[in-house]
Amino acid sequence: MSNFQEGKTKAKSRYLRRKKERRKARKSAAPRKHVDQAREILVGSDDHDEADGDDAHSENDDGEVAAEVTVAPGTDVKERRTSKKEKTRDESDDKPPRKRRKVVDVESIPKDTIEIVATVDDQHLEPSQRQTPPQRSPTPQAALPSFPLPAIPDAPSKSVLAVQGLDQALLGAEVVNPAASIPIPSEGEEDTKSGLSGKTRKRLIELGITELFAVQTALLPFLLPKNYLQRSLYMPFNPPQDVCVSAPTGSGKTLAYVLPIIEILSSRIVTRLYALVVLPTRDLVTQVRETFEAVGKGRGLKIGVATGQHSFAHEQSQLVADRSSHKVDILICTPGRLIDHLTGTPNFSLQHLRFLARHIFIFASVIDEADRLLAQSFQDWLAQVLAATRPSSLHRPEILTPLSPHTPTVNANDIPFSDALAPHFLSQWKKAAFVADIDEKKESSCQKLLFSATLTRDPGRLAALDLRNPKYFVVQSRMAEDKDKEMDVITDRFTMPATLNEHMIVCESSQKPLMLFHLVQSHNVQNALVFTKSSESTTRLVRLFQSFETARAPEARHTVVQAYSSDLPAGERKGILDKFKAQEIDILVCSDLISRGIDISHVSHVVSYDVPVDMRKYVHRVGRTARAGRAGDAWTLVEEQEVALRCSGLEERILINYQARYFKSMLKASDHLGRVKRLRVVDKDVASLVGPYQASHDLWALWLGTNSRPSQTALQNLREIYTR
Ligand SMILES: Nc1ncnc2c1ncn2[C@@H]1O[C@H](COP(=O)(O)OP(=O)(O)OP(=O)(O)O)[C@@H](O)[C@H]1O
Repeated sequence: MSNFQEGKTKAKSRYLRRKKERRKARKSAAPRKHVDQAREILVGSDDHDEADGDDAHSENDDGEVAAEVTVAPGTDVKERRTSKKEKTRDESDDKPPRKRRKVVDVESIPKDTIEIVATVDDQHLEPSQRQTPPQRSPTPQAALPSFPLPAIPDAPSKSVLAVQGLDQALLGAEVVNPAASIPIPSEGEEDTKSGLSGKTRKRLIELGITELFAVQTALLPFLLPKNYLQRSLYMPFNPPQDVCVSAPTGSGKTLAYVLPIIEILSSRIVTRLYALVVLPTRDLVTQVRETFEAVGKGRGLKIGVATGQHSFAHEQSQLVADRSSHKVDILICTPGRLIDHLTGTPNFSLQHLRFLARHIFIFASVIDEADRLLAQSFQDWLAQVLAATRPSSLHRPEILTPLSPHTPTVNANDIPFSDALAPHFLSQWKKAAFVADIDEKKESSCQKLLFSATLTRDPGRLAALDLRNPKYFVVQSRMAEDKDKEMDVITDRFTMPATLNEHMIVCESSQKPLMLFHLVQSHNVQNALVFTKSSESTTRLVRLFQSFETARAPEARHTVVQAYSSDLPAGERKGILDKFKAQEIDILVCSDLISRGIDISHVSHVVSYDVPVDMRKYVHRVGRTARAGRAGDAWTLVEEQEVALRCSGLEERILINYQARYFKSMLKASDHLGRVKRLRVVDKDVASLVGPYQASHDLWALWLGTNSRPSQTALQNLREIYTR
């Protein structure tokens, strides 16, 4: 230090003097005398530039911020100089002296006398993470404004998140109270609400339908407006709005589109293909055709089906008469067969379509096995169907553009009459009058009607439907006071029929058949559908059931159990369904093939023998009961598995219920867990069934050829089953 001070310039002396004065003045003013003393020892009074930074912190040569240390008075501090990067100063240099640093051996300072005010790393931390500096001045707290503590805002509620990015039309959906209904006035009476004609009302009453269900009360006035112009077959300048409906299973969605279609088409003069209903399975096609035929009886409408059950040539002859006319007004079909006709049947045209209805499977995930193969090669069937409802170009081509390379082309000149073309197709007719650019654009009058119990809210999928100004209807009960309760369809909740009771039984996997037998015996499960995960499981369970019945009561009437799966030919399946409807079969064991849309009124129980893979499957399965306001029970058997754990020679057997956890979390995610009650079955409940169950197991093993030493009873039972 002394070396450095020896050759002081005038400026330097002046500077040091002023500095001394400043320090003196401060010392006399500040109560922190001991702190400054310590600083002086630490930093050195001669070369410390206080003008720029005072006592906040000092900066080292690398630009880092050094820790400021306060030391209690009287502390013996060992002084040391840093040798690193120390530079000799040019004595004649006029510039203010560079800051130099003295480093204290902090280790040598007693711990309790040191306070760390700020560390280098602290500078990079978030304010909330920094160490709070000690109070240095006795400034009263109230004098300073207090900063609010940083806080993480509350996460947005599920319903707020759910509406992000949703289609506005879906947000503005009309919510329909499930309890709403309108009585149907008889033919002579005035009808102000439903919009149905006297003839249709008479027919409904003949069928025993005396009131409209909730979904119908909303849909009918919308699709059958009082203004008859809006009921026209062609509305090229004012095309109708598309409709999306989400309503619980068994709530009457089929009639909600069958009735308006019949009403509007009844005014047609020439038969053309005006309505197309696309369904995923043949069984459903048959079911919906029966509804159309029943309601449309006496109205002169021609109804056709295309499912691939008959030869292609036969179907072609049923659909198209000659080059300009169709033989059906309403076609009910599966998607694969529809594409076959679009691409392979001459003059099969969708230009006159007034209604395109799709029930349940907006995004058909279950498709009849026979149709699945076709469907795979026609993934974009909907796009093809929609394209066929519109002319392919605004300009008039010589030849009507084919839909695909396989479509037979039609020479526009061959079309004899302009009325064989829909208004928006007229420009394609060669003999058409002069078409000017100022002509108002004509649009297809096709109105899309989409119905589902599990309507998607996925914007991407909805966009693929190419909906025109869609109107949404959602049938669900809403508690007005529950502000956070958005529409079920938005929050991925599912509305279940109010008359449905749901239960689950958690049991070991080996006990599942026993639990099913217990349900059948003690809860009188009859008229039941039992769902398994595959066709093989279906067959196996039916065999086991039959052997159980034989072992339980060889002489008594057995519960009639039948398998229903896609392995069976279509004709046989229909026969089985008819028998089940006629109550000749008590329990139908089936795969998910039947879970969607099938309407069998007397089904009082649904058992999910294997847990459904997702919530939509669950909704459709349990929805086969409790239909049209009737009561129904749904049971789900949830497996827990026993596993052996070996530890230090000890073996412990524990039950793992991961399936129960999965099932519960699935229900919880849809806000549905509270509705499914757990049924506990104890040993005492099934004691009387264990014997026959064991015997049926022996029998089953015998059947499989794995029982090498069968008992006499098992052999006798097997003989009986075979003879039966
Ligand atoms: N207004 C009504 N009055 C009496 N019964 C009705 C009425 N509307 C429909 N039904 C009956 O209710 C049952 C269920 O109807 P439907 O099959 O249309 O239900 P859904 O809503 O389509 O069910 P899912 O979603 O399972 O296909 C049918 O048996 C049908 O005949």
